[in-house]
Amino acid sequence: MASTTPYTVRWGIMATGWIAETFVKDLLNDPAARDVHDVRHEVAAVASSSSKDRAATFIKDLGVPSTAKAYGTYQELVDDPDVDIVYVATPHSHHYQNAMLALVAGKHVLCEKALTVTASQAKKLVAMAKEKDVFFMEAVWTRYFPISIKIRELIKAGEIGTVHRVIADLSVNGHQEDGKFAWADSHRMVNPNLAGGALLDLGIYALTWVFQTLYHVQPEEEKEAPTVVAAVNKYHTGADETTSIIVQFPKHKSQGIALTSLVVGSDVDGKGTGGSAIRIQGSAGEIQVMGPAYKPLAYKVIKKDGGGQAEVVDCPVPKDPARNWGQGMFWEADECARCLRDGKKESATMPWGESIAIMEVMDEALRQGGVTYSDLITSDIFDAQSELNTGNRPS
Ligand SMILES: NC(=O)C1=CN([C@@H]2O[C@H](COP(=O)(O)OP(=O)(O)OC[C@H]3O[C@@H](n4cnc5c(N)ncnc54)[C@H](OP(=O)(O)O)[C@@H]3O)[C@@H](O)[C@H]2O)C=CC1
Ligand SMILES: O=C1OC[C@@H](O)[C@H](O)[C@H]1O
Repeated sequence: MASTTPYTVRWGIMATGWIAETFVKDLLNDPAARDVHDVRHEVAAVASSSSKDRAATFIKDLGVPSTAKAYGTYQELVDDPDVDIVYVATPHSHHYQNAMLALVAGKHVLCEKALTVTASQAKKLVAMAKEKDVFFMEAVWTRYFPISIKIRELIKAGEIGTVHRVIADLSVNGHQEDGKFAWADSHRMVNPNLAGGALLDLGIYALTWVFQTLYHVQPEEEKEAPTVVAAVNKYHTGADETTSIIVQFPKHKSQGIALTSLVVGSDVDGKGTGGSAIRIQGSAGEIQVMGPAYKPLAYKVIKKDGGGQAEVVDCPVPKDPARNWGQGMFWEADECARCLRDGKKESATMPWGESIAIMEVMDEALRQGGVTYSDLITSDIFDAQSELNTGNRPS
């Protein structure tokens, strides 16, 4: 008889910024509120490279049970035997060194997107996960939304025929009413020292839609590496401001158009008036996805012979009523828990090879656009004592 006791995974949280906070709030939700009963989550420890006090404040402010340990270094977190899996929530500039720190210590790792700054770094992380025989996954939460699963199923079932073209945009207009730009030059969104720029932060979601609808759904033996043509406008910091990529899969006669920008928005007025930013176009119809590319909330299937009818299917993210909270990051956390429970090292929904393939597209697009980052953050030589691991802040 199957066990009725949920499998518990003990998380170690690396960094205390915005996404660490959002993710932990999702971990604290009751899984039953999203009808999940086979896994559950505990926060075992939180580490801040700023100070132990910062980690302790994070634990207290978020209402994490006080049994969670607070650390003032990332090294202490990865050395903690009570931590099963480390969630890397630092800027992308730091992901390679931070994720490697955890993998080398033998920890399972969930690492925020973009996985790394370069494809070469991503390959080295995968190699280390294999060597240490641990679980490793890029935290592309969108892929685990039930709506993403449903859309992949619709495509595989041939609901819109053969998919030939996907247009996906995730752009955020940084111009504010007060005339200031949303991000100071030191902010990770535009600061090259923190691997800033539209592509690695936002464009990766446009590419996620291109890949999960044109590449992921293909049988393994039919998957092909795409060709890439990109145009990049740079921000004055040197980071990419607007990047447009055509990803072509020649054998499949399909193309993905991935768009991203920091100066115009995909959702012009924030109310969806501009229509869908994701269009999956097939020989027999089209699927349009509504909501931001990272958090899809509704879709509609428009059939070529549908007579002008297309029902919008809403897919809201369930909240835990006791906490009035639910962002949707819990679904990727549940996937990690199930993989650990089942002894899997890789998630079938975000496979290592696909993370690397996407990093290769981004490498190539940035190369074509002439965007470069420093040796410190592009190096694929691991250094436990790198300032990226110890917390000294590059300006
Ligand atoms: N999945 C999603 O929806 C989202 C994912 N992200 C991803 O999460 C990552 C972090 O983004 P976000 O939380 O917004 O970033 P924040 O700037 O809010 O937080 C980053 C944290 O990383 C740590 N850190 C270590 N070194 C530095 C440094 N030199 N400069 C700044 N922070 C440093 C800090 O924590 P400490 O001092 O405690 O060590 C800091 O709080 C990015 O890779 C981003 O792409 C971001 C937003 C949404
Ligand atoms: O991953 C993300 O999704 C939401 C965006 O606002 C954020 O900049 C990005 O990092």
